[in-house]
Amino acid sequence: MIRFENVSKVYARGARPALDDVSVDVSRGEFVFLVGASGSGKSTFLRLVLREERPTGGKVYVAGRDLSRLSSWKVPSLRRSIGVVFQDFRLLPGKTVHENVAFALQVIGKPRHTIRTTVPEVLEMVGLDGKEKRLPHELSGGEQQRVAIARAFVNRPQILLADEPTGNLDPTTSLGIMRLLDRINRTGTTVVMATHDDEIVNEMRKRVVELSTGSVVRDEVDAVYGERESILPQVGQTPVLDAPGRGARAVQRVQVTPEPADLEAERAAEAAAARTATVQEPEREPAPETRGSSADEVVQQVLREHERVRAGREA
Ligand SMILES: Nc1ncnc2c1ncn2[C@@H]1O[C@H](COP(=O)(O)OP(=O)(O)OP(=O)(O)O)[C@@H](O)[C@H]1O
Repeated sequence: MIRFENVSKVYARGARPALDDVSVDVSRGEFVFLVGASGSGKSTFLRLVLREERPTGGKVYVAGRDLSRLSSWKVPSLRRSIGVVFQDFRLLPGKTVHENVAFALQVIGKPRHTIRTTVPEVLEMVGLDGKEKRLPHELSGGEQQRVAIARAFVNRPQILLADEPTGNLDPTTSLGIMRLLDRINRTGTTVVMATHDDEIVNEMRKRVVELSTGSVVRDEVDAVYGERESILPQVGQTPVLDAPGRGARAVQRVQVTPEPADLEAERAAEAAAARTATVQEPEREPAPETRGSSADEVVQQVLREHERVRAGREA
């Protein structure tokens, strides 16, 4: 589903590569944690998948498409097949929960009746039924992240990329978010999550790809956060699942299902940890020419426009 073949990325001439000869193969339906110290190249990896950046060497394939050969006009379609979730949620603060999620379908031109049926389904799935009319600032941090996940997932993307999705959340709330991502993964969506959160990685026991100064130093299934014994599978090979002698442990998938007591604790923690990591409401609806772009692109455009207007006012 995602294949990096000897990918390098150098941002500026003479700078150290952000990615250096990286080869990774993520199969359809896999869940992969991308770990590594700050600056090791995790976000660069995700940006290359979205073709927000282009490699300086090597090839990136997404869903069978060679991104170096993808025409610019096909990039929105690529991005529509990829949901993205960020640490800072990026919700539109003047829109309700329902409207934030519906927005993702509106911008890709889905008919109103589809939106009317799909949005409540996905809000129920993420555990937000009953909160459709709330504004983001009336939600806890965990709930805001659920809205962001619902928005990323409502179009049923083949791939979900998550960049530090638990970075602003306490451990209990984070676990709830991970359960949700695990559930989404079990619907067949490939999930790649960049994280520093060792507790989460240790709890979930998924495949871990570790980057260090732009190189893959570990690629291991059923793994914990900080081990370095490794096998590095070649491109085209999936990691060996059950060859302890080669460094990979047998796969023992932890089924992360919500326990009622956990859910209660999670809700209490979420309520206590209400955060407002949102930006101000954009003043205008997205321009018609943005139709056809992915929801994430349009959200970014709208938020950037707002920032521009606000900066202008403050100047
Ligand atoms: N747009 C850019 N221009 C120049 N250098 C960049 C750019 N983006 C990232 N880099 C550099 O590339 C390297 C990898 O950065 P990247 O953001 O991919 O790391 P990361 O692992 O995601 O870090 P963090 O965990 O702090 O988000 C760093 O040295 C960073 O300074």
